[in-house]
Amino acid sequence: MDKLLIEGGARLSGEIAISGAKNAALPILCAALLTAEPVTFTNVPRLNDIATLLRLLEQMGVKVSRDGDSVTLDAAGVNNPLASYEMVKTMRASILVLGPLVARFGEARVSLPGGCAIGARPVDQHIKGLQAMGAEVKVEHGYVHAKVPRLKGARLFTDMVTVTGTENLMMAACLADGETVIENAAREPEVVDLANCLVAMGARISGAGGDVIRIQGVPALHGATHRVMPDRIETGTYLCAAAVTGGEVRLTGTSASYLDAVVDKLMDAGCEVFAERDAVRLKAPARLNAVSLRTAPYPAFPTDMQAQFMALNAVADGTAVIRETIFENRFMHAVELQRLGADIKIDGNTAFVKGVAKLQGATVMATDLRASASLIIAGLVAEGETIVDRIYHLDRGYEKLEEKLTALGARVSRIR
Ligand SMILES: CC(=O)N[C@H]1[C@@H](OP(=O)(O)OP(=O)(O)OC[C@H]2O[C@@H](n3ccc(=O)[nH]c3=O)[C@H](O)[C@@H]2O)O[C@H](CO)[C@@H](O)[C@@H]1O
Ligand SMILES: C=C(OP(=O)(O)O)C(=O)O
Repeated sequence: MDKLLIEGGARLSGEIAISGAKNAALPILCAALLTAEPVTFTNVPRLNDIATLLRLLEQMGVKVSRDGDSVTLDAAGVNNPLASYEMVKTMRASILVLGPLVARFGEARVSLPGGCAIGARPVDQHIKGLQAMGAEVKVEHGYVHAKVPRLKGARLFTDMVTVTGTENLMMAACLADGETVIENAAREPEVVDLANCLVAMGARISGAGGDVIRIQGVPALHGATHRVMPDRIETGTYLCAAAVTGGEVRLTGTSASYLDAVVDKLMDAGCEVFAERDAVRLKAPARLNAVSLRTAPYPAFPTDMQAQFMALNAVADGTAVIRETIFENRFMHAVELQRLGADIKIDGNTAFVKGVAKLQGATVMATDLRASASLIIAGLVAEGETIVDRIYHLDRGYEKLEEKLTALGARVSRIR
């Protein structure tokens, strides 16, 4: 199993390009199932999650061609609307094939994604929405089996804000008979990016980015070309990495506009952040201030940046209070950060992080994607060597991580 070796203490400086967003690319690639015409996507990151999804789509009969960051999908010959446990177990986002398959083929069998390290993550809201649109949905033998001659437009209300739930139902509604209204919709930029792609494919959607999305169903969608938005979480992760090392970096091909809550906290921590046209620049102070935060759905502070800010607070002046309100088990990085010398106390969904003068390198274990990122950030500023074990989590969501960090002056290498 690959590990990452980090020699701490280097100040990050320079410029790197940010990749396309994993969490936008995954639903957008699934949208290709909604049409029999080829769809081309650009700025698709080279990540294990993307490779897994492309394999899953291929198993269903989708023709996949990839050229650099461009992917063309042709779902004309889909003959197997099945997402097996073997594929789904490695990636929860596979549930995003459910809505498009039911909408276009009137039937789908998708393995239940099951729990994962950060929480139980049920898909009851996805199922409830499809049922409200007339689908007969059974959960049996670990599979969601949905069937309907044609989905009907409906008024949908989700019990909580769910990102992939909103995306699944929005895709399903594109081919439904009549109007669907999704209330309490997720407002994440990735939902808007998906809506823009669907509109380019002929869907009639309004309100994406707000909490009520209206979709007028159409009989068929057509081919299109769509560029995936930049990864705001990758952007935020490199900003945190630069911040803890007292560095100065410029991240290109991205925008601060998706990151207001994160940029706000970085500025509270004492960083200067400059929003440029297609880039973000950060200049860190010699010592950071602790910043408290509470995760919540967009536009509030993203749960996917919580772990990285725990690492930042571990070396800041003062005590930060971090509240995680989205996932019930997303503090696993705390124990590993403690191995590096961080002073963190957990009480339920609240972490109290008291900044220390120095972290010390140690061997730590990555438990999930963003936990891995937080350990790397801590390793960059720790004294001596840090080895991060189980970095396959990172390969799910960070393109060319070692290459990008090395370009910024970090001393990191992969041990195979
Ligand atoms: C591929 C992708 O885009 N992943 C992101 C997406 O995950 P994902 O879409 O899975 O997360 P959700 O927004 O659905 O989850 C929010 C909360 O709702 C709960 N819930 C959700 C659906 C449901 O049917 N029932 C239910 O109880 C979840 O357990 C969680 O507590 O949004 C999360 C929250 O911003 C991010 O951390 C993930 O990176
Ligand atoms: C939790 C994440 O991803 P996923 O929903 O794919 O598990 C993430 O991107 O931080």
